[in-house]
Amino acid sequence: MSSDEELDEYPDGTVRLRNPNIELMDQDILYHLALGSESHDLISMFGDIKFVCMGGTPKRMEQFAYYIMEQIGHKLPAGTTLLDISQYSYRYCMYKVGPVLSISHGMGIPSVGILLHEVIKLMYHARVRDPIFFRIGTCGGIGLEGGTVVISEDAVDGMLQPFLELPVLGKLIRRPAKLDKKLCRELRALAQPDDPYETVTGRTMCTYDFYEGQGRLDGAFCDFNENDKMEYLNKIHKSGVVNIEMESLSFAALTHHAGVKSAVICVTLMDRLKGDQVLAPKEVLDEWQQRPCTLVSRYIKRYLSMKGRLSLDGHCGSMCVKSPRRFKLVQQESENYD
Ligand SMILES: O=P(O)(O)O[C@@H]1C[C@H](O)[C@@H](CO)O1
Ligand SMILES: O=c1cc[nH]c(=O)[nH]1
Repeated sequence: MSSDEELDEYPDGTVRLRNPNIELMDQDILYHLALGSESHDLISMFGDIKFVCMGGTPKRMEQFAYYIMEQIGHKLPAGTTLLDISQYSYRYCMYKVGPVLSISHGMGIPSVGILLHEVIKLMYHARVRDPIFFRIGTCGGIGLEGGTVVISEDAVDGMLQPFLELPVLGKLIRRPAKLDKKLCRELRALAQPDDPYETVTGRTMCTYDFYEGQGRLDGAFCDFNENDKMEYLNKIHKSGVVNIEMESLSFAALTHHAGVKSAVICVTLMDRLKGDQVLAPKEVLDEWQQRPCTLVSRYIKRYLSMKGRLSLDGHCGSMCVKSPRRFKLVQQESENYD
């Protein structure tokens, strides 16, 4: 068995860490989440998590938290609102809605990578079983019009390499950027014929830059021309790339390395074969960004209803009823940060 195929979780489904140092430490401070294994009761706070949803901006992920709350019928105790659990990290936002975590990851591989280290450790400390991670993002389409939903089959870097390369102790390590194929198919099957937009699957290119790295002519610097750009975009399109964004490589590589199932669902903001600038009006962009959220919500609702945790009227039963324990936790969470 290669190290890549080793058992990545304990038999009960809890996340296994590929780092023997963590369990020898007195405490583990998840610095960028403003949480710690000793300062917080991570099992009570997060032990019931099943879905971890991430996206670039704090606003999108706050809106997703309220949206999924309504979709699964999660009720907050009277007089309380959703709390940004990581607000005092001043880095990422994090909301918990029953079995769903909604977290912003910022822009680019370094930002999402740091977050994934800490969220994967959070899953471990909280003894979460078989979590599923989603990235809900935006991207540029290749041969796809704006507003198209793309579910990534796999991720490649700007050189079309299917792995994340990271210098560690002066050596380049490579981690395969693999996404869960079955999850990708299941998500595709949840697209509905009457959705007023297309939902497709394909290869996603992940770059280290929005401008030169994605072959844009409109950055502060540009050392190539329109022909060079089109030649490159046509070449990557031929190799199966249907969209370009900036986090999928790390998201796929780190979740795969942790043995966590994951999927990347992005909406295209424009067809890069037709232009570089984001020209759609703000209201249109807002509506487009809702589309990957709708697909992920359908998946979560289907999962919860199959597990008998969502009644037909959409209400989430066992995890979300007014529980005195949960109420205490909401209070505790607020108190921790007062
Ligand atoms: O999830 P988001 O919308 O942040 O994803 C893409 C990739 C970069 O982070 C950003 C560039 O505009 O959008
Ligand atoms: O073109 C785009 C649009 C959104 N995000 C990207 O990384 N690229």
